[in-house]
Amino acid sequence: MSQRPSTPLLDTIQSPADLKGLSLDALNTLAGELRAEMIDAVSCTGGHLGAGLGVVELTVALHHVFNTPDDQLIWDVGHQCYPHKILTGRRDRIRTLRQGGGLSGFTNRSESPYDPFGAGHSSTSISAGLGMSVARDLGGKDHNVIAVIGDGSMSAGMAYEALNNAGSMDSRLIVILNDNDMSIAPPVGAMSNYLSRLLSSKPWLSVRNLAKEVVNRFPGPLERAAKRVDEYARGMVSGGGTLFEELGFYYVGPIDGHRLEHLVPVLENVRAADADGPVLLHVVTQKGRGYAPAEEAPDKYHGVSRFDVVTGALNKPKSNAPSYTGVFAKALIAEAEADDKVVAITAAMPGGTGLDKFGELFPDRVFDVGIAEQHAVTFAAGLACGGYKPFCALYSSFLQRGYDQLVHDVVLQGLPVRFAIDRAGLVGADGATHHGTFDLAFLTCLPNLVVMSPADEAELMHAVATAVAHDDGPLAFRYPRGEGVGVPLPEKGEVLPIGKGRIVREASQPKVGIVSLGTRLADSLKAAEELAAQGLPTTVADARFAKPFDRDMIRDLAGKVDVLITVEEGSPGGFGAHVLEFLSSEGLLDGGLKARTMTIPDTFIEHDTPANQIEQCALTARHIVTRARDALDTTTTSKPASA
Ligand SMILES: Cc1ncc(C[n+]2csc(CCOP(=O)(O)OP(=O)(O)O)c2C)c(N)n1
Ligand SMILES: CC(=O)[C@@H](O)[C@H](O)COP(=O)(O)O
Ligand SMILES: [Mg+2]
Repeated sequence: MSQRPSTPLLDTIQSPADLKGLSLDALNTLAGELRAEMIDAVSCTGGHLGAGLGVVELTVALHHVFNTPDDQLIWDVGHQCYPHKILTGRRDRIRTLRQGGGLSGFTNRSESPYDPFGAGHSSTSISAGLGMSVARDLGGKDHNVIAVIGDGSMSAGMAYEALNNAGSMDSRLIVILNDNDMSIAPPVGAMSNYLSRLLSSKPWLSVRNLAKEVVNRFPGPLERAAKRVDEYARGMVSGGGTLFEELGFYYVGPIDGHRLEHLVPVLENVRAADADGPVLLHVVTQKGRGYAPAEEAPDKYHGVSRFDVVTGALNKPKSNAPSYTGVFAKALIAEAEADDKVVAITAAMPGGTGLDKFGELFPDRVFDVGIAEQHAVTFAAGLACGGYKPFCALYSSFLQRGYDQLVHDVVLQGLPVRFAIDRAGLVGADGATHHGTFDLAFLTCLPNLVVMSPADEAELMHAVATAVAHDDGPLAFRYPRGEGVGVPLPEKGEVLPIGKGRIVREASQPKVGIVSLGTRLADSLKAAEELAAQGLPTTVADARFAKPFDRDMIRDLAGKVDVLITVEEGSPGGFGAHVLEFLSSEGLLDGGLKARTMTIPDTFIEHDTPANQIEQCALTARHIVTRARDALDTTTTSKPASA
């Protein structure tokens, strides 16, 4: 156990109001203590480390200068909000971060009035902030709205849509661009290159010229009009300014985001300025600031397990089985070695999707498009049009953002894009914003899309091979976060027949049939053993495909059992719903068969360990046994002897 850091000044802070009267020296001391407290807390809980460390001074300055929560402060993504949580009355629970029943790892409206907008997915802050500032104007109020967005998050379409809208409006919105020249991985794209050029071409604002600069930026209404006329006369209005100025923002910066003597006066000026349009303050920070291991390896320390503060060593739980992500990457590499048409796309998650490994071997065949899931999907569609075999590797919850593109640009046109959907199902500590629980529902309703859900890591290899071979339309396969079950892996994946399931445990004269989709198979098999021990012979099928599913197999099983149960780690409206529809439309329920679907319940599941989440969703082997027994106990009509 590490010794808690000494934090005498932080101990006196109950709310941001306590920061108001503090001198710059005191604010600097406070920032040091806040940083130590955050490092210690995350070392106990795990979570997002580097981003929060980079905004310690900015957080202190914002709460010192602005009047939160009346002034609305929005953190994009929300993964950098731990220092904000500590200063806004949640310090006593900071060591419950991301634990069951504890604080969320992101901003959350239901958690605190200091979190005016919930997040988890990136690039929403400018849109939300603009909505809030327009609502303020419409309501005749005059508080400030501040959106803090990172350079990585600035690559997403939503951010540009919001800049485009905000720049043409007169609503006073303060956007702080927190530029640490990092996304999770090094940032990519022309915007990132532009920001680097901007930083190298513009002198940093010094303390002496800060106030002058800001006053120049925000002249009073008359001076403003005169300045505008003058600028037009001199042809300055188009060309010459930063991209943000061209888009209608007042641009201020760049300033050093770790120097409170810079941040405080410039924020005070921005707050006091008489500007009736959006302002963009460009703040330069360092991800992982103040903790050597995180400064040296900002990608590795973006999100961490529990760790030793002194050495920085991460306490990763040991596992004998490989991760699904790792198996996917290996399988795709093997396929790509044999087929030079295989290419891969990631939206700013090269490490998280395993495509970093693919890129080491095939640098010209991997594309990191930045945080831009919508673009990733349509870009893949274009590659498919050009005869390539694109694997679009996205986290399930981030694919939600590319849904129209998936429907309209890929599936409707029958293009052979392969969706490798990682983090499907429950993801644990990231919680409700990051679960991949809706994909089965939103994918299986689409005509002609093949949807696979491998039951273990060997099946995932087969899914990859099947996807490579499936060239006549779109295909998706989903797999969870974390480690596989430890089954032996084949040398190479097998191409599976589309739409065919498999019986993995066959009982003679079964009473119960379990049709498992995906990685609930291991628990389904355990449940079957238990049911058999209780005198209820049970057959277990692995559906393999959610769409098209194996109708013959299910029809056959339905004809043999008293109770048919589908099990999946997905929301209602997915695989089980389609099976039920099939059973009823084929009249297979008319003879007394009891059908039950086991899904994640129709509610958002909060952060916790994956095991607790599965328990909460009643999807363990024990729950499957109970479900089967309950259904049998209410069976009134027995199956005709001929069935
Ligand atoms: C829509 C979406 N795609 C991907 C992610 C995963 N993600 C979380 S933080 C992050 C990097 C954000 O970089 P930046 O905004 O610069 O913040 P920093 O971590 O550098 O402070 C990414 C890719 C996400 N949260 N939301
Ligand atoms: C904030 C964010 O969206 C990512 O950092 C995410 O938490 C990563 O999740 P994994 O740990 O599953 O890669
Ligand atoms: Mg960044």
